[in-house]
Amino acid sequence: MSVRTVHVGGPGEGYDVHVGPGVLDRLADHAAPGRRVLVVHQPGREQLLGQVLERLAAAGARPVPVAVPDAEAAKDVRVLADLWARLGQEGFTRDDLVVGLGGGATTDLAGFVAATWLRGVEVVHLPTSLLGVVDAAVGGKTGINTAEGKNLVGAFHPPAAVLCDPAWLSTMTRPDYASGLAEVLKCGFVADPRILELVEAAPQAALDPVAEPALAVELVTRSVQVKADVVAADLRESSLREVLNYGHTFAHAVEQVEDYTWRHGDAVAVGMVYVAELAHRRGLIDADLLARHRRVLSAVGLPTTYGAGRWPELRSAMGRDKKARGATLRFVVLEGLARPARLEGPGEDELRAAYDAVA
Ligand SMILES: NC(=O)c1ccc[n+]([C@@H]2O[C@H](COP(=O)([O-])OP(=O)(O)OC[C@H]3O[C@@H](n4cnc5c(N)ncnc54)[C@H](O)[C@@H]3O)[C@@H](O)[C@H]2O)c1
Ligand SMILES: O=C(O)C(=O)C[C@@H](O)[C@H](O)[C@H](O)COP(=O)(O)O
Ligand SMILES: [Zn+2]
Repeated sequence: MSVRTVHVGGPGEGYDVHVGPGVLDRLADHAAPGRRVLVVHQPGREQLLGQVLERLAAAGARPVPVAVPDAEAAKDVRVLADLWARLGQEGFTRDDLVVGLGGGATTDLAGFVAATWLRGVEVVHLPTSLLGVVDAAVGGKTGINTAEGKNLVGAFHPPAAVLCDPAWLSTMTRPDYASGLAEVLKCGFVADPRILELVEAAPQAALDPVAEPALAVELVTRSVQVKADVVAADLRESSLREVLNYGHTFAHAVEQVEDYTWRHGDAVAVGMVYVAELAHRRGLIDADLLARHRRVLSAVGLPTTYGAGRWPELRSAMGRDKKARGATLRFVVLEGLARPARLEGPGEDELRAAYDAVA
């Protein structure tokens, strides 16, 4: 298997996402002698952490490894404050580096600490989850949660590079891998229908990166390409970038209401069915495209329903979505396959009817 590289354009020269065996060797490009490197790592990734520290030390850099809590517990202001304290104690200056090693929660946190330390130091991401490599580590959105909602504090801070060896994904649990497939399928619905065809043709293969490495890399690079094309044109989400938020208005509300016990991709799966219902009820998409959402998501074991009885809490959380303007909710919907559009200010009855259809 060869290394596949997707270039992400943007401010300055942009950066590369390298996916393939042996890509960790490229970390040396960012490890000048004497450079301090804060390695923000997720618990459970110790074997890779050892290799990272070895590579950095061999290049003469000065690694400072810091473990953070697993999953969403990492995206907390107290964890962030501990990292800031450590950077201060270790004397990190503007030419030093942060490395994010783990799933999307860890790279979101690592990216944000890099964005805020001395108003911005370089960050390199080493995503170890499918969701991380296809989405979270790419594109420069970084941030943490607050008690009031998901990702409410953050910054746009693109990485200097993203490196992922597909072998790192081999230890993922099936449900975590499926959660990443939700973002892969999102890219299929909003921009690249070939992704949907590949998963529909072989859903079990799409869930198994060990048995089907070529399919895994094809799905990863197609998804990264979708994201790269969008963020190169609109890093700061002035308009186009919102398409990457397909399904997320409802998804983030579910995550918050469920106190982050739901996987992000699981929530996105239900969220995509929710907006497909909204779009269908408005006559924007036909029954076939609506059914295709449920079919392909279910085929890889993702949820397409969410328990009844939580509407008031969900509705209130959706009001804090970043796409909202004042009291007006704005949804990314489809008006056909790979034809994203906006649905602004739907009525309360429409919002509720779509909820009833997924409940
Ligand atoms: N910044 C962005 O553009 C962006 C995009 C999408 C999602 N996100 C964020 O990313 C997060 C979701 O990412 P995620 O699903 O990677 O979450 P995560 O980091 O919580 O990882 C999910 C689980 O997978 C485990 N894991 C990670 N790598 C593993 C490996 N190699 N082997 C075994 N287990 C492994 C983790 O320990 C964790 O328990 C959310 O916080 C979401 O908001 C950000
Ligand atoms: O990169 C983007 O833009 C996205 O919206 C990708 C999403 O998959 C991701 O979950 C993102 O973190 C959501 O951003 P938010 O601005 O709604 O918090
Ligand atoms: Zn997402």
